[in-house]
Amino acid sequence: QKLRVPEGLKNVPTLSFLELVLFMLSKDGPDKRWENTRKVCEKEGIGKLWFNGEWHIVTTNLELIKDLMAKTDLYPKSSLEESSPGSLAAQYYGTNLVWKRHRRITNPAFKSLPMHVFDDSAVKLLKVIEKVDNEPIEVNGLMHRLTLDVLGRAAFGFDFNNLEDPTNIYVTTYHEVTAECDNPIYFLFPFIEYLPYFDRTEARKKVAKLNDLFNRIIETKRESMKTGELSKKIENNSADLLECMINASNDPKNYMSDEEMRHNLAIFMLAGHDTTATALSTILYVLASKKDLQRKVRDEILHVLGDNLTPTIEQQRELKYMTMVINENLRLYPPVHQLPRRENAEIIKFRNHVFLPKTPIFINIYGIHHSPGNWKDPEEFIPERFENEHEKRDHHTWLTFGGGTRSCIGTNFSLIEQRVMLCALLRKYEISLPADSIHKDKLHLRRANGSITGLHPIDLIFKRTE
Ligand code: HEM
Repeated sequence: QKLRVPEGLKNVPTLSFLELVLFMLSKDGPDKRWENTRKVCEKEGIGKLWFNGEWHIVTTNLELIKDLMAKTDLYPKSSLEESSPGSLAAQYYGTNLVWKRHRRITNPAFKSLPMHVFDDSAVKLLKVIEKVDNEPIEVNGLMHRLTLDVLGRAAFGFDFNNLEDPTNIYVTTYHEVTAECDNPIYFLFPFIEYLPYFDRTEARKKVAKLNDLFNRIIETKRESMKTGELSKKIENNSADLLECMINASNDPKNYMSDEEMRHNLAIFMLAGHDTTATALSTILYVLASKKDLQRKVRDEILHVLGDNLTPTIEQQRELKYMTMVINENLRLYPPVHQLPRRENAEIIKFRNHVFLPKTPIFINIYGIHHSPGNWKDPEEFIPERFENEHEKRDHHTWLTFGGGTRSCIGTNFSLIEQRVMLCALLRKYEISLPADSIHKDKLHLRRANGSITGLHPIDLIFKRTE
C-alpha cells in the first residue's frame, strides 16, 4: 500500500531510489548527493523520494521552508519511534527532547555556559599538538576527541578524557552504537530489522552498555549534589544540562524519568559534539589552504585578545572577521546537511501538489547553501557575504542551525567553542596543508551518522609561531 505514490504527489519529480541506494552504500558526501538531487529540485524546489518504507518530500523551496520553520505545530518533528518503530536507533535515542517540556527544562543550561571548560580544553588541545610540532596530524579525529571532552564536562559534568585517552572504552562503544544505528541497510530495507537473523543482538548489548554508563553518570550526579546545592545552582542559573534534568525530575509539574534523561544524554552526545567537530575540522582546512585568510584571522585575534590565550565573552563579540569566516565555513560545509524529518499534521496544498497528513519532509540544507539562486558563486569561500548580512538576505538561505523556535539549542555553545579553539590554535601555530594532501584541490566530504556531514581524514601541519 505504502509503495503507491499518493495522488497529490504524482506530479512531483522523483529522486531515483537506485541513486539513493548507491549513495548510502558508498562513502560519498552530501556534495555528491546534491548533484543528483539538484536535477530534480531545480524546477520547483521539491522532489519525492522512496525511503525507509514510505514516500518523502525533499525540499529546497524557500517559500515552503518558511512555512515549515514558522509553524511548528503544523509541521512537528517526527520522533524515531514514529519514523522507525522498534529500531535500534529508536531504542538508543528514544523520544529525546520532547518538544516544549524538555526544551523548557534544558534551556537554562544554555544560558550561562561554563567558559572554564572551553578554556581548559583549549590548553589540553595545545598539549596534544605540541607533541607533534611540525608533523602532519589528523584533525578530524582530533576535533572529535576535543569536542566530546568539552560536551561531557560542560553538559554532564563527566570527563571522557578522550584527548588524552583516544581508546576510552565508552567512546569506542559510542562510535560502534552510532554507526550501527545508522547502518544504511536498515533504512533502505526497514523490514529486515524484524527478521530473526538481523535482530542485532550484539548491537543491542552495546546500547545496554552505554545505557549503563548514562545511568551511572545520572546516579553519581544525584549523589554528588549535596542537599540544597542543586536548588542554589538552579536559582543562580549555573546548573549544567544534567543538573537541570535532575532538578526537573524532582518536580511533579516538569517530571522527567531516568529513561527520558538517558535518551536526552544520547542525543546531546551526538548533536553536541559530532557537529562542532566537523565545523572545526573544515574551518582548519580552509585556514590551512588560504594563508591570507589565516593571517587576517590571526591579526584580529592578536589585536582583540592582547596577551590572552582565549577570548572572554566580550572579546568574542569583537572577533567580527572570525565570526564571518565561521559563518561562511558553516555555509559551504554545513555540518548537518539535511534537517531532521518533519511531517504535516494536516493536509497541505502546495502549488498544484497535495501532501496528505503525516507526509515526511526533509529540508536539504546543503542544496540551499549551494544554490546559485540563493548565493552568488556558491562554491567560493567569501566571508564578506556575512558583513551586515541581516540587512541583505532572506535568513532561510542559511540554515546551518535550522530555524524557528525548534532550531538548534546548542548554537551559542558551538559558536563559543569554535571561537575559543581557533583563538588558542591560531595564536600559537601556523597551519598548513601538506603538499601531498588528498584535499589539495577540494575538501572531500563523506557520509557520516544520520544527516551529519563526515570528512575523509585531514592531515594538517601545525608550526609553532610563538
Ligand atoms: C556546528 C555545530 C552545530 C550544528 C551545525 C547544529 C545543527 C543543528 C540542526 C540543523 C538542528 C536541527 C534544527 C531543526 O530541526 O530546525 C539541531 C538540533 C539540535 N542541536 Fe545542534 N548543532 C550544532 C551544535 C550543537 C551543540 C553544541 C549542541 C549541544 C550542546 C546541540 C544540540 C542540539 C539539540 C539537542 C538539537 C535538537 C533540538 C530540538 O529538536 O528541539 N547542537 N542542531
